[in-house]
Amino acid sequence: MNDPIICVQNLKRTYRVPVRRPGLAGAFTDLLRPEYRTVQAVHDVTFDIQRGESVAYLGPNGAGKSTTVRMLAGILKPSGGEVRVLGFHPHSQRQAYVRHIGVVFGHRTTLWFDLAVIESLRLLQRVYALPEAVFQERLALFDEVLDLGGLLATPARKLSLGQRVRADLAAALLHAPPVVFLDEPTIGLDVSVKARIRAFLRQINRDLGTTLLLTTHDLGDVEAISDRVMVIDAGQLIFDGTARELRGELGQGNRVTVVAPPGSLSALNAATLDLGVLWVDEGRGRYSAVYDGRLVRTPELVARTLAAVPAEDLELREARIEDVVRELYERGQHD
Ligand SMILES: Nc1ncnc2c1ncn2[C@@H]1O[C@H](COP(=O)(O)OP(=O)(O)OP(=O)(O)O)[C@@H](O)[C@H]1O
Repeated sequence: MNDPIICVQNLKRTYRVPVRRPGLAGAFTDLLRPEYRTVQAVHDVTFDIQRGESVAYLGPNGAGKSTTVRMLAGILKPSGGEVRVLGFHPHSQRQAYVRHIGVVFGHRTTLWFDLAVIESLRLLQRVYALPEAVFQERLALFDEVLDLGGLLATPARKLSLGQRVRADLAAALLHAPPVVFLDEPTIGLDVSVKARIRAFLRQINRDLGTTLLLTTHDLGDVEAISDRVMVIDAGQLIFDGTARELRGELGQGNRVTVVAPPGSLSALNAATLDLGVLWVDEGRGRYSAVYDGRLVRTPELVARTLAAVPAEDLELREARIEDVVRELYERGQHD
């Protein structure tokens, strides 16, 4: 698999924002002599995405995720660097380009507000010149996976958030685009709608080979939908790898717990001391140790533990992805 469908090279985007001066006098001065400062939203970002990948784009608030997605979707013009998607320059070739992509914003709808959902879909059918049989087939798929049937006659403005996002997904995917960008598609949704949307996105990625790039704050989305994770902070990419590698990136927080006879603490500590692993007696025959997965090989730790005590049970817990991402952000702030 070496067929980059999305190529981003040294991408930059700045915004010019007016400086607000305090007080009434300040407001007048702002009107007469406006001053601006430059916000560097995306600093210098480079990545490739292969056809068929499903990539989560994470970062704290204000990191530059939406700005990147809007440049990829052709809505915003880069201030520097280059973006190519399916061979298009998204912004300068926007008219031809948008027929080949799908875009979903969790925050706002792309449906016509006053039209019933089915009428919006019919309009899009005409825009994309979809034959009736293909249209009906896709509608049936959306109904099956997104439970869209009951919503079709309702105007977009009357839909709940969860219903609206499901209808938006259908609209974005009606023409079966090979690439779909999603900006916080599960924001504010309840658990069952989230699960449905995650399953749907995973299905189109696996079955149709649709390339996905999604921004999210919900790490459940990452585990359910994406194979690869990119983390951006302060406009720069600080991590690019698999979710598994992300967990291993910091390694801290891996935990081993063992159930063994009372008084096993010293035997456990003696067995793993030279690995730098110290055990804690949690009571009722449970002993646990937290270790750094980069420094200590889990199989060796397990072998030594089992050789040291007659264990009844042994449990391993990898570092939680939430903790790793938080640590990455915190590390970014101190660098
Ligand atoms: N239209 C705009 N005008 C001025 N500044 C903007 C504009 N849009 C974004 N910014 C600024 O650019 C930076 C990056 O914003 P962006 O929305 O891309 O971040 P984000 O990672 O998507 O954040 P969030 O998770 O909060 O949605 C922030 O400092 C933000 O204030």
